[in-house]
Amino acid sequence: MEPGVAVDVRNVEHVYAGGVRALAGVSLSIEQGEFVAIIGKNGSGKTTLAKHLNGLLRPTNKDGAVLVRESESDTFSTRDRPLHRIAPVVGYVFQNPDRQIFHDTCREELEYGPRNIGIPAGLLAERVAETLAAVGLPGREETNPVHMSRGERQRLAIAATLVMGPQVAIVDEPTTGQDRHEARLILDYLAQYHASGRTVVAVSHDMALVAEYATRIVAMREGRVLADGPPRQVFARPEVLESTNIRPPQVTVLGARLGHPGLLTVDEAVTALAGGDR
Ligand SMILES: Nc1ncnc2c1ncn2[C@@H]1O[C@H](COP(=O)(O)OP(=O)(O)OP(=O)(O)O)[C@@H](O)[C@H]1O
Repeated sequence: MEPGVAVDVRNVEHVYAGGVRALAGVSLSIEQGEFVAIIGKNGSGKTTLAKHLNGLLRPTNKDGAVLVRESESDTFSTRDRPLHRIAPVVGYVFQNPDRQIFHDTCREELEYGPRNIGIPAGLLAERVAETLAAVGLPGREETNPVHMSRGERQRLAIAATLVMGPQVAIVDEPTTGQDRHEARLILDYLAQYHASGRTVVAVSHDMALVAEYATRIVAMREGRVLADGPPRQVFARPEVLESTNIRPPQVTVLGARLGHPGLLTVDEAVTALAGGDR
């Protein structure tokens, strides 16, 4: 694996029981410190690819492999590691926060992962308090997640994964179903995590995430990578716009955010698009 690569996906195929071929040979290298957005139509294989990055799924072809960097000198294949030993290196946040929230208080939810990887009990309270504050839930240690809004639970789920400090954070549709204010809080937290030197990979249709935060876009179609590169370059390709869920007003927003000349300003575009960011 080349130095600086965080996750290396090599010719990965995935055929689900039942025969759906969700990935048809995907290869890509994710560099340390990138903020990657995976985009594409429903069913194009985004979530399946994301789940391969931390071993939730494993390649169904013999020569497919996903290699992960653990330290400067050590790498491992997701085939050779149990999930609980991959999670502290590559964290995964499910699209639906309720799939991963199990405890009766935010404190227990956030303590669970760090405790499992041996973070000393004496450091837990401080780490939990800091993480809750970072996601905009300060002082909510004893709140039961069932009494929180969907947006708050989404932030809690993200926090419960990132509190372990994984080098790579995978987030599946982090802002789906959130209002603009909630979405912005989530994006700001991911941006802050990214700014601390970590790698973030998000499956997303959210234009703010895709155009403002991502440093790289991977566009999927029918289980393959259709385009891969900096946002400006990827969105200059008409086939990417045609084969993703991006609609014409969003193209305007993208153009403005990416600084294409002769288009609306960001504010004009956002106003024109109000409520239609998906
Ligand atoms: N557990 C499963 N069992 C069988 N088929 C599955 C399973 N999960 C996904 N698929 C199929 O695999 C293909 C790719 O699905 P995937 O969820 O990876 O796509 P996606 O691009 O993330 O879609 P979406 O945007 O709807 O989440 C689809 O045809 C889907 O129906």
